[in-house]
Amino acid sequence: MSTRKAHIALEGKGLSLGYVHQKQRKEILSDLNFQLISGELTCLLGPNGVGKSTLIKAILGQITPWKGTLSLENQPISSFDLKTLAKKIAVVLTDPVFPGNMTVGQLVALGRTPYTGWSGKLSLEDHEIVEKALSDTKITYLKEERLSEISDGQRQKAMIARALAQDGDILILDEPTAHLDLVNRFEIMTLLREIAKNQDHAVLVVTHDLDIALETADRFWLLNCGTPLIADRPESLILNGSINQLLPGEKYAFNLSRGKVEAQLLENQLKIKGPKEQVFWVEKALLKAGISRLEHEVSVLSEPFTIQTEKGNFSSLDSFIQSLDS
Ligand SMILES: Nc1ncnc2c1ncn2[C@@H]1O[C@H](COP(=O)(O)OP(=O)(O)OP(=O)(O)O)[C@@H](O)[C@H]1O
Repeated sequence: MSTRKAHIALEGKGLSLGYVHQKQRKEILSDLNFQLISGELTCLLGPNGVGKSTLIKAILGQITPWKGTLSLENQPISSFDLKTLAKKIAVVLTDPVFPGNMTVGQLVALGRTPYTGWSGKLSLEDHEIVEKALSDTKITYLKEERLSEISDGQRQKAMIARALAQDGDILILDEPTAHLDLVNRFEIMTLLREIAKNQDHAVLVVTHDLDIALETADRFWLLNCGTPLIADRPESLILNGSINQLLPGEKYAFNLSRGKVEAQLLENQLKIKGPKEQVFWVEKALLKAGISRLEHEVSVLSEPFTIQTEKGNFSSLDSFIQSLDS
């Protein structure tokens, strides 16, 4: 267990955020309260357009809150100049644009810009920090590779290494797992978790990847239209049902026992007997095929897989579902 004491790295109180467009004020988020804690991986989740990027812009000083306070180390964020802010908060945005012929090593070295200035001349200490960032993200072997010649997952790790080289206490990432395959999505989120734990950073990740966020995050921030931001452990949000705020309407709900979002079977008229797991997957296939009602009870056997029905036995879901159509 860590002996380091967690502290509030960033705090928002009564924040109201919005844009002015053609002299019209458009409020996006109001009365927002949150605390970003060091040593934790926090995931910010919410539907498209709710204002996640707007909140990130405010944290980065790109837009000024209309109301409320945003503070870093207990001081208003507006009291920090941009260079100091860049040493404290490192950001990885969704679609970064860097020249393809830049090497991974050069990209990571860019993280030292707030310290070196635009001359980019690295001191011995800067070189050591770059090497450590490459090694912490497990991409030292890619140092001389060009960005255009590595995979999306490797490029994302290089972007995280660049942010680490910035050596701030806070790391903010906007959808770092977008475009990645399942294994890379897990790897990136696990890496971010390790960074939060091992380096005592406060890591905030904007994501739509609920499954992986559930596996890795210490805390969720749920944003929804017209309701206050809810911050808690993911497990608490599941247990008290708040997680369903992400799924308005009755069509989908979080299945407590399976730990994932599923289409709701509002009224189960599928009469299926058999082992729980087998029944679950047969039900799922039937619902996907638009079948929510069976005339007669059926039984599922697991070894060998068989569906026993009035019309006979079926050894595959395909043949069973076809028999229902005929
Ligand atoms: N520069 C801008 N000027 C005016 N309105 C804006 C501006 N940027 C964003 N908005 C509006 O603010 C709202 C929130 O947008 P934002 O990008 O913060 O949402 P989001 O939660 O990050 O969405 P997504 O999950 O799709 O990335 C949207 O209605 C959007 O149209």
